[in-house]
Amino acid sequence: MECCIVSALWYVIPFYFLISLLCLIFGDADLTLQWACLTGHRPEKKLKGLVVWITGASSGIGEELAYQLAKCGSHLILSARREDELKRVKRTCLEHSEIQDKDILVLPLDLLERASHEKKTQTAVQYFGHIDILINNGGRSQRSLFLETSVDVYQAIMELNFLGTVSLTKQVVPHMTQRGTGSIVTVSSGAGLAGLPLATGYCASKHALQGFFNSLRTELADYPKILVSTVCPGPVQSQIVHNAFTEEMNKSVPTPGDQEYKMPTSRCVHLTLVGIANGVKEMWISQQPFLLFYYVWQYTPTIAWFLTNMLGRKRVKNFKAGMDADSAYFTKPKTS
Ligand SMILES: NC(=O)c1ccc[n+]([C@@H]2O[C@H](COP(=O)([O-])OP(=O)(O)OC[C@H]3O[C@@H](n4cnc5c(N)ncnc54)[C@H](O)[C@@H]3O)[C@@H](O)[C@H]2O)c1
Repeated sequence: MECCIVSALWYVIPFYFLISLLCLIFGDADLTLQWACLTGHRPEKKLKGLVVWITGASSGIGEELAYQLAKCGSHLILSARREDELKRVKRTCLEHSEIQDKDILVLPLDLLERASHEKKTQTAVQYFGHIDILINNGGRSQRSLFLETSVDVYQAIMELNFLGTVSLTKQVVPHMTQRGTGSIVTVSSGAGLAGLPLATGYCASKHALQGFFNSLRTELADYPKILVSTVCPGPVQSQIVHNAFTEEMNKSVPTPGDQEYKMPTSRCVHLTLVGIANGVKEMWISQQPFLLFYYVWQYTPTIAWFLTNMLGRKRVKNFKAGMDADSAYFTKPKTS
């Protein structure tokens, strides 16, 4: 009997490693998330009827989260600064799903206005009675060299991406601990796992979020039904480059470049919702070679530093030449 088990393991273990390796090389998510996709709960079953608050819901990933969650039958609180854009997103949600007007609350919110977050949270809780999931998605990236970037820009990035997120989370978590259930999901980034030239401040803000939420998760260990999850996407189609900070406040990116080579927003959001539905605590979502790159950063940092220097030099060189830094990583640089 023992002999049979040992010989079976001889076949099972290499098979398991082979499958993992193939998923790792050809997949667009980390192995835990891919496993959840194959065998886990469907978002439309798990998220139906839940109250989900999305920040940064007026464009990109946040807007797509609203559409897919509406199709799942979730009840939504849509927040960003521009009310007209949020109303547009609400209308589209209603046109393409079965939820009703009363199931979506448009709640304009500026992450930088921290003094308003308590009142906004009260409004959301009064409207729906509770909040099941907070998706901290609002944020801005950066395209500028450290040597040319004003410290004001670093302050603004941390105020928005880090402190704005912490401030809203601080208002929402007490409602969840009181009920003993809920999810705090934060859209971090691959830049929260790895270094990224031209984005020193953005990287710092996302690393800060990773550290913050990894620590908060442990502080909330006495609440096993509260999920604290971070989402780390690689490049995804959105307005992120158009809206990025540059070396000076109020100066926009001169050559945002073509976004089409990036992961479709719908795929990133689908994987995120699978992760939420299955309680995945950290999700890596990216096309190759970026996904492999995150594994290298996690497990063999010395090799990662070497690779980052190699690719980063090219990125910085292209940026200095006035070309789009993103699309110039592996392909011929595009200037339009
Ligand atoms: N697109 C990518 O390649 C990518 C990759 C990794 C992580 N992310 C993260 O995804 C999140 C969403 O970005 P996106 O790619 O959809 O970009 P986007 O620019 O299309 O959307 C950003 C959203 O944040 C909102 N926002 C900005 N400043 C705000 C403020 N002061 N108060 C409230 N809302 C504010 C915007 O209005 C918008 O709705 C960000 O946190 C970003 O860092 C994006």
